[in-house]
Amino acid sequence: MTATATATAYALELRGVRKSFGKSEIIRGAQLAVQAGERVAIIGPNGAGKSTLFNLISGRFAPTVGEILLHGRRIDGRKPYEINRLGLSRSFQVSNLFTRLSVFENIRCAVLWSLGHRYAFWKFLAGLDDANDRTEQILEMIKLDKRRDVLAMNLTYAEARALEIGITIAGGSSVILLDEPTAGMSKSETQRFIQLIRDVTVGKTLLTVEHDMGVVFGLADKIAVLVYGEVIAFDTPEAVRANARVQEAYLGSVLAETQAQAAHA
Ligand SMILES: Nc1ncnc2c1ncn2[C@@H]1O[C@H](COP(=O)(O)OP(=O)(O)OP(=O)(O)O)[C@@H](O)[C@H]1O
Repeated sequence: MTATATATAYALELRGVRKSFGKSEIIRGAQLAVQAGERVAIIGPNGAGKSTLFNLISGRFAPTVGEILLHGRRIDGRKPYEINRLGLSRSFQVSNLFTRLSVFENIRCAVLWSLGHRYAFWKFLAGLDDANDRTEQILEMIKLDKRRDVLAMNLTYAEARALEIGITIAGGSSVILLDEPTAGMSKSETQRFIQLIRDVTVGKTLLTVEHDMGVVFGLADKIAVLVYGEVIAFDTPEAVRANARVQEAYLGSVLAETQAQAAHA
């Protein structure tokens, strides 16, 4: 593994990535090259390997075969915190909040972590202006500045998800991974949340795993379609929608379902 970055680097690149669990190969030669600043939605049927792909990129699992590069630097096999330090941050489907801390404290924890400090030095660091300023900025970005003193456990569902996004972006990572950020939200909450995600990821590279086609088409510059552990298409939303192989493998049935639901509504 080399630590040096190559000159013409993508923000994130997967080269022939494979991952097996026991005898089952779940990711089967996945290729992806994401430009800096692109917003990419990863879609695909249940069990296609989307979460596994996120786990590989963020370091929870090491690939069985293949390379993953962040800004041209190999990250496959590195630990999640190392990858985070190199500029990649992910959120989780399952809540990752400190429920007994306030909104402000949750964000400040993440900011302090990104500054390289240990939580044990908290009180000592409480007066640090830079951490507090950064925390304030993030609270405004995620529109929770008026809820700063509320304990995380007392937030509404949508607010808790906004706080998770705030924690994810707190360290200033340039590549952000969001796992189903709008799952469980109402239609109107989802619409607001798409805008919030757009706002907080300006200038960043975003990868999101998403089932909701409204979110996919509202958010993504490009869509990666994962089927049986392979990226079968990676293109603009319009091109992916028109792609016959995607229609056949996945999108045809999903769009038909969405239209049927709309007709019944
Ligand atoms: N740690 C693991 N050990 C064994 N098998 C696993 C592990 N993690 C995932 N799998 C298997 O890998 C396959 C892909 O799972 P994964 O969660 O990545 O799919 P997904 O596309 O995210 O699905 P969904 O859309 O339902 O969330 C599944 O068959 C799952 O059981």
